[in-house]
Amino acid sequence: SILDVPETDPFDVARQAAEQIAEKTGVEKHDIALTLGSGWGKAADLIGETVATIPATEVIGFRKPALTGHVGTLRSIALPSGKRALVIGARTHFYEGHGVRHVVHSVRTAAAAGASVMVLTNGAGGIKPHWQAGTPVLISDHINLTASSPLEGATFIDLTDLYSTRLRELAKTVDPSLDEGVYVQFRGPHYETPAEVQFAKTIGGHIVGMSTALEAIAARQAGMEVLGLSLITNLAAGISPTPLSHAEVLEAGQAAEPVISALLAKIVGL
Ligand SMILES: Nc1nc2[nH]c(I)nc2c(=O)[nH]1
Repeated sequence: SILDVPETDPFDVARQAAEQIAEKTGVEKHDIALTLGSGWGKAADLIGETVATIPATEVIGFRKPALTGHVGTLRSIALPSGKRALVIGARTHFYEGHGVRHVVHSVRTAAAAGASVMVLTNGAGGIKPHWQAGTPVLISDHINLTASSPLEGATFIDLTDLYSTRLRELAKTVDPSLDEGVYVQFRGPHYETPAEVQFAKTIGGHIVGMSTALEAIAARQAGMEVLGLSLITNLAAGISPTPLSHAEVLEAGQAAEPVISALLAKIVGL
């Protein structure tokens, strides 16, 4: 795709994508953008009224996920506050091997569409043993083990308070019981070995996943405020003596969906 051409400026492609979104949705500016990872999909229906839904493949720079084949969508939602939300249902994972520009294109597009807040959600493995499957956790910081960056050239940007303290405090006014954790992004697509989970724990990680960190860096580069939330769908490898069955993981995730989607809707509505 056009993003694979080295001379292409990814920010130009993001601007073109934002123009196409404005044209196709009829919404000139979006104030907040959300990427809904596994378990968070229902939030889109709860945060407000969907004004338009467009197939992501109709917008420049978005890819059709080869393996799953399902075309992701981009949804424009009118929030009760009058603000506009752009829900990105077309996340590209780093492990798909299309390069980091594709991983962060949706974030850059959201910024070009006007969004000043980027909500990044995901399904992940938990290292804290008391986190049951189905627990939502605020991301307080990340450790990027992908050995990659979305930044190109001498773009030295500061990442302190990357996961906005203000937005985390706001989230806690909705649910004071929300815990926090440091998210570790592995390349994947394999899950971690028990030894790798212990390594992640030793270096200060609490959550293991395969997304989010690269997207958050790009969001900061675009000047957006970031809120990150993980749904702990399973205890990371080796943490639980009796590993959850896949069925239990799916069940826990499905049971949590309405709860965490309502939580996210309340936070977005603030
Ligand atoms: N890396 C990693 N990603 C995940 N995504 C989900 I859902 N569970 C996991 C996990 O245990 N490890």
